[in-house]
Amino acid sequence: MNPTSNRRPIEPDVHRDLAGELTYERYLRLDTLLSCQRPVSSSGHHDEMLFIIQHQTTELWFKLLIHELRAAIRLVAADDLPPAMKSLARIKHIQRQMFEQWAVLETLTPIEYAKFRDELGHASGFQSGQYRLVEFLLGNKNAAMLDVFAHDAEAVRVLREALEAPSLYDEFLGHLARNGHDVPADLLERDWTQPYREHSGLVPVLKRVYEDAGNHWSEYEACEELADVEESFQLWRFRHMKTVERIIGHKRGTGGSSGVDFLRAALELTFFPEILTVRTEIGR
Ligand code: HEM
Ligand SMILES: N[C@@H](CC(=O)c1ccccc1NC=O)C(=O)O
Repeated sequence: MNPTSNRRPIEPDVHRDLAGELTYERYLRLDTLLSCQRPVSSSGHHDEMLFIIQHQTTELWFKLLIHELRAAIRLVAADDLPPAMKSLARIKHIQRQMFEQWAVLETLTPIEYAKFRDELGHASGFQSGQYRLVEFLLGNKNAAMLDVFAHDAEAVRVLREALEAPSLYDEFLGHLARNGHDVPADLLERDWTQPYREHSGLVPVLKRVYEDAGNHWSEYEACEELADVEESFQLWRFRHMKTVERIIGHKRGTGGSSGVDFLRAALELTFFPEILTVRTEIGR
C-alpha cells in the first residue's frame, strides 16, 4: 500500500473476464431498470428525473412491503409469531426509508413542478395498484378503489383477491382466538371485503394482554409491532399530504380528487383501532 498515491490498486485475484457470466448488471437487470426513466415532458425538464425516480423507488419499497406483509399474514395464520415479528420489524425499517425519502421530493419547488405537471394528464398516485394492495393487506378495504383499475384486468384480479382475503389484523385476531382469548365471534367470521370496524368487545381482550403481558408476551409484542406499523403508515400519509400542500397548494389533483383535503381525510382511517383504544382503558 502506498499512502501517498491516493489510489487503490486492483488486487490480482479480482475477476476480470466476465463474458457470459452472471454479473452485477445482469443479476440486477440494470439494463431494464435504468431504461425506465423516461420523462414525458417534451422539452425534457430537469426536475422530472427527480419526480420519476422518487416514484419508482417508492414503488420498489411497496413491492418489498407487499412481499413481507404477505409473509407476515401467512405466518400469523399459521400461529408462527416469531418469524412474523421479524417481517414486521423489516417492514418498519422500509417504512422509515419511505418516510425519510419525502425530503428528497420536497426540494421540488412549485415553479419547478408546474413546468411539467400539465403533461401528466390524469395520471396520479391514486392509480398505484401496489399502494392499494398494501392498504388492503393492512385492512383498509374499499371495493370502490378497484374502479380506477378497470382498464387493467390483472391489477383488478390481484386487488380483488386481497379484498376478499383476511387482512393482517383479521389473521391476528384469529390467532388470539386460537390461543384462548375471548375474541368476539363476529370478528372471526366476517365479510372480509368490508373495512374493519372497531368492536368494543375486543378491548377487554387486549386489556388482559396488556395488563398481564408477562403471561401473554408474544401477543403483547405483536400488538406493539402493529401499533408501530400503523403509526409509520400514518406518518407516510401525513408527509405525502404536507409535501403535496407545499408543492401544489389546494389545487385539485390530476386524479380528479379535491387534492390536499382528500389526502387529509385518509388520516382518519385506522387499521388496528382497538390497539389504540385499549390504552384509554389501561389502569382503570
Ligand atoms: C409533486 C408530488 C406529488 C403530488 C403533487 C401529489 C399529489 C397527489 C394528489 C393530489 C393525490 C390525490 C389524488 C388525485 O386527485 O390525484 C395523490 C394521491 C396519491 N399519491 Fe401523490 N403526489 C405527489 C407525489 C407522490 C409520490 C412520490 C408518491 C409515491 C408513490 C405518491 C403516491 C400517491 C398515492 C399512493 C396516492 C393515493 C392516496 C390515497 O388513496 O389516499 N404521490 N397525490
Ligand atoms: N396527483 C399529482 C400528480 C402526481 O403526483 C403523479 C402523477 C403521475 C404519477 C404519479 C403521481 N404521484 C402521486 O400522486 C398532482 O395532482 O399533481
